[in-house]
Amino acid sequence: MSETLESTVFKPVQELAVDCNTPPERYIYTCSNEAIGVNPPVLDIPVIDLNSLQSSSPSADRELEKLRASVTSCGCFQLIGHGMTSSFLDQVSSIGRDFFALPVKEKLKCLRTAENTQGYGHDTKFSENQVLDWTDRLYLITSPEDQIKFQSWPECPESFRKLLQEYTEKINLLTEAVLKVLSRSLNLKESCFLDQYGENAYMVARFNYYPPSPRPDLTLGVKPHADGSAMTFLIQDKQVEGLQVLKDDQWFNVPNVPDALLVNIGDQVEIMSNGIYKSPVHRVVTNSERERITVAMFCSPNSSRYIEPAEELISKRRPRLYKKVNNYFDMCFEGYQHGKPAIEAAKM
Ligand SMILES: O=C(O)CCC(=O)C(=O)O
Ligand SMILES: [Fe+2]
Repeated sequence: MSETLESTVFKPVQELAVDCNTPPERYIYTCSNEAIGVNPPVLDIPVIDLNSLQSSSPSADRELEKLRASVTSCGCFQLIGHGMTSSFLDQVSSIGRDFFALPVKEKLKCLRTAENTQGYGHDTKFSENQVLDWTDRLYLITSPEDQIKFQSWPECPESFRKLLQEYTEKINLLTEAVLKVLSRSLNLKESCFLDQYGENAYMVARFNYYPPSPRPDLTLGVKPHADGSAMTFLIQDKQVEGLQVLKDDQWFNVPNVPDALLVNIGDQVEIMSNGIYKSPVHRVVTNSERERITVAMFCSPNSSRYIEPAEELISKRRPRLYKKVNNYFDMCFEGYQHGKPAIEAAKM
């Protein structure tokens, strides 16, 4: 599709949501037998303190055990002690909030196209019968440097570029720290996962805007999926919840924990851990009252790097479950739109 055609047909969900009583058919989620929108139980996700994990006190071992239990049971955890102040995280959320509050004409300057998938828009359309998410996004590669396309980055708010680059650096360091503790939590050498992850990480920031939906029982902010990253760091909306995680075939609400970053294990850590840690299936539900804005940072190894299950985690009792893969994050996209788990393709 040409750039001009894409921009003439693009209608932000933010605009659709105004004065709309019934969502257009393409946004109606029909792939599930269970009702959306009923109030599910709250998931008890442990809060993990990175400072404590990195200390040499006896509490570090307890924290490590808590991390292992948390990732094993739900594939995610709430991270505190990550070194970022709450005011800094608020500023990162705010640049997203300020962007989505701009007039449409201004946002369209960052519109993604068929040739450049970075920027403002919604689901890439692969087929006519694909159900669309009730959300608009701003999707930007922030690392490695040679893949950044600043022409897709908003000029407004003015602080956007500096803040997102600062956040990228901090999250990059945090990813390294978390990969080390994840390795330790499986009794591996601290550098085990990090050596595979390598340098020049592939990092993607996704600012998600979920407008109120006229029919939260029929629409989803994000369809069920597992993240294709190694790890995803999510700054939740402080006021409005909506994220749900599937555990034991049941959906659970993910609560907001002040100042915590929600860390989701992605498929690539699942692969490196030979399936001991699993990337959780999650989705986002909508509500009819309030908009919701979140910031997801997807962290993956550079696309040229191959990853595979750590040797130490393969045994007669636990055979190797996944192939050696590279460029996994990009591979996942089409599968997601059709509800096909990408991890299946990586299995032996
Ligand atoms: O907005 C959220 O709460 C989660 C978004 C998400 O799962 C994603 O962007 O992959
Ligand atoms: Fe996700």
